Amino acid sequence: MREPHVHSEVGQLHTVLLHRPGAELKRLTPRNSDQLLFDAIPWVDRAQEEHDSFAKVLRGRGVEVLLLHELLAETLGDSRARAAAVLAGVDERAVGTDIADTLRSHLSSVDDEALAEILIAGMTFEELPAAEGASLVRRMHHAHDFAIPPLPNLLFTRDSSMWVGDRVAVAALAMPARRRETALTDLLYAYHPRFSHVPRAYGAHSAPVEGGDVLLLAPGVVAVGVGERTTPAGAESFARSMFADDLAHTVLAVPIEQARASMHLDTVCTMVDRDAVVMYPAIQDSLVAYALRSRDGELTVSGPAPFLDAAAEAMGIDHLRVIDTGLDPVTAEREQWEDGNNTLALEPGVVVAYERNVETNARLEDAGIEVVRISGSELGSGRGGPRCMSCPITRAPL
Ligand SMILES: NC(=O)NCCC[C@H](N)C(=O)O
Repeated sequence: MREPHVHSEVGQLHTVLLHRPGAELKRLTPRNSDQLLFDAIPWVDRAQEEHDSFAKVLRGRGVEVLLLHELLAETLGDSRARAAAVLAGVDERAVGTDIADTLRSHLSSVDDEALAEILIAGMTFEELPAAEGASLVRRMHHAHDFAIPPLPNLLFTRDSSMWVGDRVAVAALAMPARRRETALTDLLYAYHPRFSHVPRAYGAHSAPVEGGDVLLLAPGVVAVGVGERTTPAGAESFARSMFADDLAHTVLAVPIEQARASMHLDTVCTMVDRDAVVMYPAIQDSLVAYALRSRDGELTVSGPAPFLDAAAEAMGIDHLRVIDTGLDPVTAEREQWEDGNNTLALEPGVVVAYERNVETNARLEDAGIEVVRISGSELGSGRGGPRCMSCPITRAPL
């Protein structure tokens, strides 16, 4: 077992955390999918097949794949984790005191695997255990309303935690539909025997920073997208914590459009080689960055400057290459929406990408990048690609 450490986006991938989607996706309906941050209703069996193929591709390249559901069930074997999980799973303000009591005693009585399943897939009012006495809450809620909401976005393990150096940061997630992911991820890193000794970076209860916004451009250089999810306060306090722990010398805060299509920085830009990114062409000339550094313990902010220049300067290279996808604006927009720019590097110059983004993938190959294609027609319905669906835990140093 290799010790966790991640210093870059592209060092050879050794260990990664994925979540195989399950019953939580079966909760999605046309009525709740907007709120649960999905753009379509996935065909769950096919999504699982696609995810299994993704995991197989990674294992085939020698990557150790950890599955969140399994780790969570193992974590719940610790009685402290179990008690915290039961508390975090029940929102008394949402269900009232009586149902909260019923739920807590039910959750405490089921085995570790069943508890993990409920925490991930949620529970509807009709699935609640029977209880004595009158309950307005039970009578007025629809049978299919959620007493414990499901977590379909757990699939996107990139966002709920991120590793920088040998530390893990549990993200403070911005959207209500994802906030409970923080509690589960937090438990996993606090109590799973594999991780309980690991030092933390940043804080799960700080201003919002999501892993999809955090790109480790080079050892010591971190880019943080600021937009729909990560706030300016999140980026600033994340930078302070990076400097305090000596994990970075420069943090680049990168404003991105507050829009669904560009919810995270990694939806428009990911690294494909030591000195190269694939980027949505429409933003290539307009993306800027503020450079944050620490001088004598004081935070300094410079810029904004063009992102590519600021990044190259901080990385100590002449030029950060952008793979020229040369796409017409309509194709570029279509493939960006389908996560064409959201690649996962297996090593420098080798990336996993959705097969459907035919044009972007062809341009990457023209530029000498090896593209390992996976299908994601169902997985992509939550708007996330290979990078969003993976949280690297160990990468080889560059
Ligand atoms: N890093 C990413 O871009 N993750 C994709 C997250 C998709 C999820 N449905 C969300 O809206 O948060």
